[in-house]
Amino acid sequence: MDASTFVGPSGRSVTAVTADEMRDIDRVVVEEIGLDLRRMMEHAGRGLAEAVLRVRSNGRSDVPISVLAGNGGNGGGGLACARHLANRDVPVRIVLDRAPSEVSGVTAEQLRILEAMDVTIESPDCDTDTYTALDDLVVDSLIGYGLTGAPRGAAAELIETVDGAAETIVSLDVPSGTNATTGEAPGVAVEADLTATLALPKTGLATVGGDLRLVDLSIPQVVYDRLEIEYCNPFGGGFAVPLSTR
Ligand SMILES: NC(=O)C1=CN([C@@H]2O[C@H](COP(=O)(O)OP(=O)(O)OC[C@H]3O[C@@H](n4cnc5c(N)ncnc54)[C@H](O)[C@@H]3O)[C@@H](O)[C@H]2O)[C@H](O)CC1
Ligand SMILES: [K+]
Repeated sequence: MDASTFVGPSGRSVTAVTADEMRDIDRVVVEEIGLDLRRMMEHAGRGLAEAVLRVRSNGRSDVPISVLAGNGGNGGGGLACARHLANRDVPVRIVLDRAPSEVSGVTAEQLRILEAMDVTIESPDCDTDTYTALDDLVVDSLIGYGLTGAPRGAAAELIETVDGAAETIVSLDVPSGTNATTGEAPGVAVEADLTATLALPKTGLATVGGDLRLVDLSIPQVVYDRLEIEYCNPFGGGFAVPLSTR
């Protein structure tokens, strides 16, 4: 992928990375720098919430929001976003692709917080009609760069439902069902109006529709230097920037 495909607001090109390169970045950040997943997930959730609130304020500012969440890092970022929305009295509900008891790791920690806040949480064992009646504004945090093969099970069903039902979809990192490296969809995939991608754009986003926003995870320059990835802080004095493609 040509490194100049993505351009920030200053007109400067922003390097795109494959899923494997992003995993390498994550490994160096966590193992060598000590910036752990919990911290990065908080940045992801806040950046996503800020993007969602901008979209909402430009449209129907009273619209309730459904946050679709999977069990991985992508779902965890969506759940952290939901907390910020609920804290601002935005009517928000969580729609999981599995039972709450099957959510694990750091993502389960995010879910426990929402349970303690009494945020509505639905899962495939809910009444089917309720489960699939999504709101007009949907946050898609089902699957990110961890996609393996065509979406299956409840995740696939939710992707199909959201594409037909939602007025506006904001995806985290990549639209669920899209391969972050190639941009190909091996099965159903979310058609996002806006994708809030994390740290660096993923190469596959070059061929994906919708707007693109880059959200800072606070990954230090030294990480990119160690991996010989060209990086010049694209955020300026802020914490998120719009990206265009060329
Ligand atoms: N530093 C960072 O880049 C950070 C990224 N964050 C987000 O985390 C995801 C990557 O997380 P990971 O746990 O590796 O994978 P995913 O969440 O993308 O996916 C795993 C999840 O998806 C399910 N799944 C995979 N393939 C399928 C399929 N074909 N059908 C159904 N379900 C599928 C799998 O079972 C897991 O449940 C990255 O994209 C970012 O969004 C962090 O939030 C912050 C740090
Ligand atoms: K996603």
